[in-house]
Amino acid sequence: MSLSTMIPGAIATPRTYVNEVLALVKAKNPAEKEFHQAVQEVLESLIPALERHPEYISHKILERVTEPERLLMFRVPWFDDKGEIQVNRGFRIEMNSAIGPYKGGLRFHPSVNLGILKFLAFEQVFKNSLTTLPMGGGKGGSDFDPKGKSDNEVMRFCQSFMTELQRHIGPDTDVPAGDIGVGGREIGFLFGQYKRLRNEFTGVLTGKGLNWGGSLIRPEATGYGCVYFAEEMLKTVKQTLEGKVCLVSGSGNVSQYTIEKLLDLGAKPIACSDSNGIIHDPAGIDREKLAYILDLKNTKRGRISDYAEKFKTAKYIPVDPKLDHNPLWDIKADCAFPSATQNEINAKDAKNLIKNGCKVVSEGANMPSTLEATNLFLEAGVLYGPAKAANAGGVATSGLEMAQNSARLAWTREEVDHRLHNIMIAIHKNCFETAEKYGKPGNLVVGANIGGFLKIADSMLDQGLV
Ligand SMILES: NC(=O)C1=CN([C@@H]2O[C@H](COP(=O)(O)OP(=O)(O)OC[C@H]3O[C@@H](n4cnc5c(N)ncnc54)[C@H](OP(=O)(O)O)[C@@H]3O)[C@@H](O)[C@H]2O)C=CC1
Ligand SMILES: O=C(O)CCC(=O)C(=O)O
Repeated sequence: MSLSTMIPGAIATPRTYVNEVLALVKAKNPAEKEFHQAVQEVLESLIPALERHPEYISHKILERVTEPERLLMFRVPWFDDKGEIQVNRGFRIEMNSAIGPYKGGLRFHPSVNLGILKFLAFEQVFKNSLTTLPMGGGKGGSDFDPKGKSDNEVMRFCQSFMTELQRHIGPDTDVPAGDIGVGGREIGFLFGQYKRLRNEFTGVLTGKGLNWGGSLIRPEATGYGCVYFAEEMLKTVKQTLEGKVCLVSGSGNVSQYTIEKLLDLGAKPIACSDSNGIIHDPAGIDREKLAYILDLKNTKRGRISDYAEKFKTAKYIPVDPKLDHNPLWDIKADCAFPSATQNEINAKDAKNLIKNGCKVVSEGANMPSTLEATNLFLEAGVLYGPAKAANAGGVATSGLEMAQNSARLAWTREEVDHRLHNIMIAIHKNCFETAEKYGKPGNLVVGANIGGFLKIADSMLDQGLV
């Protein structure tokens, strides 16, 4: 007997079903507002798919995809440089393994909590599905703040974090990587401790160093991919990035390689930021200035305000917490690449971007636009690349790192970049065609959510009640 013949009872309409599941998610996960937001955006855009597939309703697929398969929360004690004990909280959300081992980054930032990681893990499930590669979705991290800590403190924290996490992960089970506050240094310390405790050298993490199993292009991949996605969106209106003036928020991993690829394609990035402020450089951030940012952020671990001291063409705008908008998004530009954090573009920011003639928004960060901002972009006909599609190049290249590790070989830079580029083209095509097929032409939010969801839902149906 197939599972579908085992399900009794009447089936709710798609709209009623979505409302019921949303209410359930809010009731079961109170105070997790970012998780509610991510779930609402996805579920509401799935209605056209539910209309064609009532079996997803009768099999309670939405109740199941919004509930993590496993949720780990643990104590992370460590000694600081003064010999004092510090205690942080560690998390890993193993959200969905329908199409492969859990895969997704680790975030170390004081704002980290369960709701933020659940939104990230939920988004990751559909993003990973879009990559065309066999990866489930997960996310993890800690409220530990690497900023201002010595290398030794970061190492002791990472070793303590991995001492617990290693019980739950493995190259065929759950493969973490970096995210905010977790770069090459942290992945190194985490990998070293995993290897020590497990006595095995496997591809249990991605974003590894090139000498010990890392893939060329992984550091560049999220930023490059986000620009490739913007290029694909522009192709649909027969335009290119050549000469386009661009805003990039953040100045970390994703921002740095977004700026690099924009320069490769002849665009003109004129602004970036960190959590303290913005630099606006109307003369353009060229390769020399980008090299300065990389050294400032990755080696000196300094603040972006130093850029305006060094380059007199730039103005520094400190963050003003009293403002109801971000002045970065009020700078006149053709394209915006939000690459810092969630909800960094609110409705007022979206209105400012639209008013100033911005025609492209390609999201490097996860969920950088509020629901209101997203709807404003869609209504205004902005070429809007939602995060789970536009920034999927990072995790896709992690998938390529896993493939190289399994095969015990290493591809060239050109090979990996070529595969990344083709994956981004395929993701855009999938989103674009799915949006058309489900009656929402040009709406890549609908395209990405339905495109990512169908593979997950069908795999869950194939695997019985999981
Ligand atoms: N790394 C990856 O491969 C991927 C990352 N992403 C997403 O991209 C975004 C950036 O990640 P990544 O570049 O790796 O992280 P990094 O830690 O390398 O850089 C983060 C940047 O964003 C700024 N930032 C972080 N939090 C805030 C905040 N609350 N307000 C203002 N600015 C903030 C940081 O400023 P400061 O230094 O002052 O904190 C820094 O400039 C995140 O949303 C992440 O989830 C998505 C896909 C893959
Ligand atoms: O490379 C990975 O596994 C994780 C990337 C990530 O965290 C993300 O896509 O948000």
